[in-house]
Amino acid sequence: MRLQDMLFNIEFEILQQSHEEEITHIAYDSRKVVPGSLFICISGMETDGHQFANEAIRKGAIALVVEKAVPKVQGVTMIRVNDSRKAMAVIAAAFYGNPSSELDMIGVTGTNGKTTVTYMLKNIFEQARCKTGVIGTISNWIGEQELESVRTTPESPDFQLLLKKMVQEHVNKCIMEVSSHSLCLQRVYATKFQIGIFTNLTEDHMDFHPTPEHYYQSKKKLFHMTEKANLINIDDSFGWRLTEELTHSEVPFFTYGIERKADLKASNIVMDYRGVCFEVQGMGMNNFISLPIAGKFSVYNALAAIGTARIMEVSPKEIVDALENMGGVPGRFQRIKEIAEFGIIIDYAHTADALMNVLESIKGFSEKRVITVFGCGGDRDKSKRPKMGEVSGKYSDYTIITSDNPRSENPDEILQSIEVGINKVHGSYEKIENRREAIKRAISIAKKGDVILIAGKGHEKTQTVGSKTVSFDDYEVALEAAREENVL
Ligand SMILES: CC(=O)N[C@H]1[C@@H](OP(=O)(O)OP(=O)(O)OC[C@H]2O[C@@H](n3ccc(=O)[nH]c3=O)[C@H](O)[C@@H]2O)O[C@H](CO)[C@@H](O)[C@@H]1O[C@H](C)C(=O)N[C@@H](C)C(=O)N[C@H](CCC(=O)O)C(=O)O
Ligand SMILES: Nc1ncnc2c1ncn2[C@@H]1O[C@H](COP(=O)(O)OP(=O)(O)OP(=O)(O)O)[C@@H](O)[C@H]1O
Ligand SMILES: N[C@H](CCC[C@H](N)C(=O)O)C(=O)O
Ligand SMILES: [Mg+2]
Repeated sequence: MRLQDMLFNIEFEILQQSHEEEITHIAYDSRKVVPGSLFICISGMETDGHQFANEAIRKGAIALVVEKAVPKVQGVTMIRVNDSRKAMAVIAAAFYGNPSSELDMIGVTGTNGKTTVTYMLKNIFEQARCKTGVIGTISNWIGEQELESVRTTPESPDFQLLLKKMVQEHVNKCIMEVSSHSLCLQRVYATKFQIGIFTNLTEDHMDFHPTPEHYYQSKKKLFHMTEKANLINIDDSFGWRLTEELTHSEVPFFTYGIERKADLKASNIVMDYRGVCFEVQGMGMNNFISLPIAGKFSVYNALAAIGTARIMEVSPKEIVDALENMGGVPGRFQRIKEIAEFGIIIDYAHTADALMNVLESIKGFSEKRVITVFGCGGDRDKSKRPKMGEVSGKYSDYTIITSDNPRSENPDEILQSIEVGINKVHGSYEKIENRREAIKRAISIAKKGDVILIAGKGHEKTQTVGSKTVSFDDYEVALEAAREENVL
């Protein structure tokens, strides 16, 4: 395919043209260039992709997309565009045959709940005998085939290639998490969505977004990319605002909630540590559901999944059957069932709001103390550290502050900023930087009837300290510690 023919609706200027026109691969990273590649130069936040153009050419790139002319390169086509990332998304969609137009694309955005909603929808659509694809934080799925996920929402060439594979494998519904980074960095530009889901918006990623408003505006983009309908959590204040701003949109929206008037509403909620039961009404539903995933927030996630399935005309019976029989989502309110003496829950809460929701739910059923073990990731939003400390100090009886993925940061400094929050509310705590030791300590002090929450890493199988990534799985580490303490 000729490069010029892939640049639909993109203004461009041909700076130089070579006779070699058959692009066989798209690369945005010089380290991944193979002969026949188009290399797209991205001006990033860490480095400038234009610097790697020569390396890419040495490796066999035959064309460049640039935002500024790269001097002294010969024998390759060079095309200038205003925004390389946008052009890359358009090129990738064209190169892989616009796969999104052959799939029912469902995009889920929001601070918390995206992964859970996609897993619920996977179960529902499979119950309705649709071949399903999933793109998100834990793994990508093409039907039964599980593929490794590097990012919640992949960069556009990786994303479009994945969609093409789904089309080839006769997938019919693609359910994907659409992160705010991806909307901001044009990873899903040039993609057609049927349905957009808004779960909620609380504070996160303030290292990337200059303001909460910028975070909201990034998420909002998804709701202008949909063709069939949008589905919005009306109990969330940003969700409420979104409904007001979409009033005149050509694409209809539906609302869900527990507190406010909504198209799809849950009531009579009863919870324990095994799950949550509720009644659901609206959008053709009038059912009682017993969901084997605990927490009030799970009701919101279920409503998002139910509303989407109804828009896609799945029957209420299939929806109820799928939700009632689903296994949990890895690392999301996951109980270690092997331990009977006290409760241990592994959860991916890595924002103050998520931690508060999980702890509130645990408080609702725990008989005795709640002991929380958590830390915060390095090279990520620093402002959430004291806030998470405050929440843990307030809602737990005892906290063990530890490391999450410190990455390039000094672990002790991360722990100290969490401590500031706990001290603000006079919470009881200790600090144990080593996560394995922290989990062991929690298990050694737990008594009958207590609940230990191990938060922040959920399904993750590794821990990154400095530049080293080692195997680490909260679930396995907790089991090992329980064995040592003779409580297994
Ligand atoms: C903040 C963010 O998303 N940054 C992403 C972004 O980085 P960037 O724009 O700063 O790029 P850069 O590192 O400066 O590099 C510029 C260009 O030079 C290229 N390069 C660089 C080095 C080299 O030797 N050769 C080369 O060609 C790079 O491939 C890139 O094209 O583009 C890079 C290339 O795709 C990504 O690797 C990088 O993801 C970083 C590593 C990341 O951690 N992202 C996370 C925060 C993220 O995206 N998270 C979201 C949401 C998570 C959630 O809450 O669920 C996600 O969707 O996963
Ligand atoms: N609807 C919800 N409202 C508030 N908190 C939630 C909700 N659903 C899940 N959580 C909390 O957020 C954590 C992450 O959930 P999930 O992985 O489904 O969200 P996500 O949006 O995919 O997160 P990420 O942005 O990290 O991919 C859960 O472990 C739980 O603590
Ligand atoms: N998707 C989130 C996950 C955070 C999980 C936490 N364990 C961490 O490593 O910070 C992020 O990249 O910000
Ligand atoms: Mg996720």
